[in-house]
Amino acid sequence: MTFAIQVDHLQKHYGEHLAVRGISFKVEQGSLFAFLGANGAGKSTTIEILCTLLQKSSGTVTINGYTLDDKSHNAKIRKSIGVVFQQSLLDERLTVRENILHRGKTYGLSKAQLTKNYQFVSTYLHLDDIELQKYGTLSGGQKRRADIARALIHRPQILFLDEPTTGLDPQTRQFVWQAIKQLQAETNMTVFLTTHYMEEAAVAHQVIVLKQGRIVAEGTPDALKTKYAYDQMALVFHDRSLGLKWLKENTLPYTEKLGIFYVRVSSTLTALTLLKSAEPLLASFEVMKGTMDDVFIHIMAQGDGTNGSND
Ligand SMILES: Nc1ncnc2c1ncn2[C@@H]1O[C@H](COP(=O)(O)OP(=O)(O)OP(=O)(O)O)[C@@H](O)[C@H]1O
Repeated sequence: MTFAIQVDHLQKHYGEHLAVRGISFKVEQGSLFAFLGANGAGKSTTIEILCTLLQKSSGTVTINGYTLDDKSHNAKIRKSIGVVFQQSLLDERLTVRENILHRGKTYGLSKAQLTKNYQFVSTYLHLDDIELQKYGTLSGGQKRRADIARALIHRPQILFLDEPTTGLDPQTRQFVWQAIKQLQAETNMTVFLTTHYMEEAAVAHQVIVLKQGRIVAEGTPDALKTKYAYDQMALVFHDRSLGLKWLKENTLPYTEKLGIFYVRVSSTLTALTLLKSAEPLLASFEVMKGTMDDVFIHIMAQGDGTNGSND
């Protein structure tokens, strides 16, 4: 297995404040990696360190085989990664095409290579309809497409995306997301993502959850769902008292909100058996699968446990 990113006991102090507390993790080459955490958990600090924009306090970081902090390596790291930050870096007065080509030149690409790469990013990000428009006049979603294209013009091995879809409408989010997924799958590029949208993390190969500078959970979305989320039935009974009797008979703990009874179940198959038994009493029902939202909420509600990979 080849790792695009290896982080070992990374720490970052801001004066007295320890923002990143000795985290260790590895990101497999070609994977989609989701780095989650509440506000202030240390995500941006970590990303900025990995992208050579911020000095770490201690620990070791290897990106695409280059060790961070080695002067000659830092330049190579920068050439091998693309970064999309929450704030754009593009010039409002230039067109999308001018902006992206200008960025490509700063990487020292030849004219032929630049033309080829531009064609590549333009196809993935569907730039045809906006490439001659000034960046400053684009909508939020169009700007994001251009930002991602800018980050890809030198064909990096790793793409860092810091909340790439924040503020976009659901349709545009889906579009941007599809482009990222397609790129990742077709080019074997590693994608390192932070997001506050848990359904985006659900398609990642690996997820890490950071809390107050520590890793508090990690694994595949499925493994995390199995550990931290649960399936639920929402039941509405024709007759409340008969419903309560049935719940008691089956020793099912429940919560009730506005006449709807919520019952945790170990699997959807268990739900099916219970629903069959309750069928004559039910006015309506819903079975809800555990989600990454549940995972996040559960982990955030827990104390400050660690997974052992932190100092
Ligand atoms: N330049 C700085 N000086 C001092 N403290 C800082 C600095 N930058 C960040 N911090 C602190 O470090 C901690 C981690 O911040 P960071 O921005 O990395 O969190 P985050 O997980 O990216 O949050 P968000 O989701 O809100 O972007 C926070 O407590 C923050 O206040």
